[in-house]
Amino acid sequence: MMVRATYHVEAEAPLEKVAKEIAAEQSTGTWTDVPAERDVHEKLGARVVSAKEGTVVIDFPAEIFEPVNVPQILSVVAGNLFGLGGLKALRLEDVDFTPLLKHYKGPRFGIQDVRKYLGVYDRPLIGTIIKPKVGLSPKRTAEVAEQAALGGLDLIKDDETLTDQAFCPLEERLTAVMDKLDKAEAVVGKPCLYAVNVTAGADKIVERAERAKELGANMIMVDILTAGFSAVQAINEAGINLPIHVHRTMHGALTRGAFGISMPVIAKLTRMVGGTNLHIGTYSGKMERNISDIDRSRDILREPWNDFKPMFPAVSGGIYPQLVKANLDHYGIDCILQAGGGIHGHPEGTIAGAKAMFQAVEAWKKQAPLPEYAKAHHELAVALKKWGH
Ligand SMILES: O=C(O)[C@@](O)(COP(=O)(O)O)[C@H](O)[C@H](O)COP(=O)(O)O
Ligand SMILES: [Mg+2]
Repeated sequence: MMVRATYHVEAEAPLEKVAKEIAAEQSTGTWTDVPAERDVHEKLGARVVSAKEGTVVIDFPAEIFEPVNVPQILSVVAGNLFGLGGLKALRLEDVDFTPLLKHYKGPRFGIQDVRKYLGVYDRPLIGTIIKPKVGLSPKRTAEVAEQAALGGLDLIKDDETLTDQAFCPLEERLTAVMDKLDKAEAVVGKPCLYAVNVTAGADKIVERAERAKELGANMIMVDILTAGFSAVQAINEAGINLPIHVHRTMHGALTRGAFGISMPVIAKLTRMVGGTNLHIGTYSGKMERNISDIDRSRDILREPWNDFKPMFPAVSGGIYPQLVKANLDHYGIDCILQAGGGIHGHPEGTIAGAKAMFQAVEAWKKQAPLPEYAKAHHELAVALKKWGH
């Protein structure tokens, strides 16, 4: 069985020649022939399937991989090749992991599990990010979270840079937030998820996730590219049994340039190691976008694949009520609309900001033009006045 990798390649030399160099470098070869290589090439040598019009397809024998070792898998399909001379561009566009999938369990919690926990079935989830992203005390963080939950939101997450800093210790923050969410649930009649960011070094991350579980967390968050895919895998293998919100901070260094790894590949690996939600970009928002990569990543997270549970795409980055339609027209309801500034920046505060997002979703469901719908919905009208339409 072969693991097939597809690359976009631009080089000075003929593509066929460059493809052979990449296949050699990433399997059993190097820049010159080594006699002993002939003995292992037959079994482990990568083969160039095709090299034309900037696309290089290479088959790697499944035996070259340690199946459950994502760091090793990446070292093969996305390792030294990026450093080879004479290249103008090299991007790993796709990998067919089929021969390795039997070694992965995928998400422990998928779209339906999260919907069941929240009791929300007929609309997108609406979430927020604690803002300002860092600097608040545990007490202030919990107050912001309480407002968000009283606004009816489904998910509150720490920001990607907030972990266990001295100004906001994780355990104190988590306990304070969960206490406020319990109180808010009594008022609004539905639970709210809090994705506490347990991102830490390899020596600590599983222990930190276990501690979060002990303290009553109902979701955890991991910055998968800075912590590593295997961190999410280890948390799931440890049986902590919590849904995992996956942030992709640092992705731009990989996904945006001439040299890198596409977001669809990152989405596949995230579903394999067991994320529940993953940031994959917006069709309209503050971040740069590659529409075809968002389309592919969206489908990779949600469509049937190896009996893995489907994941929620997190639609985040400069989201506010006016951008709801532009995103839901492409995502439909199986996504999480996440707004930080777009909720906490509402002139009348977090609860009003949350309500304005709900009103924008209702308008989308009713296909009502936003300015029209705002005439009967105050919070939305205020948002339109502040951020324009
Ligand atoms: O820090 C931020 O910018 C956010 O919290 C959004 O805040 P706002 O809602 O205030 O913009 C998220 O980290 C980005 O969405 C990440 O980008 P992506 O989702 O593209 O990975
Ligand atoms: Mg953020």
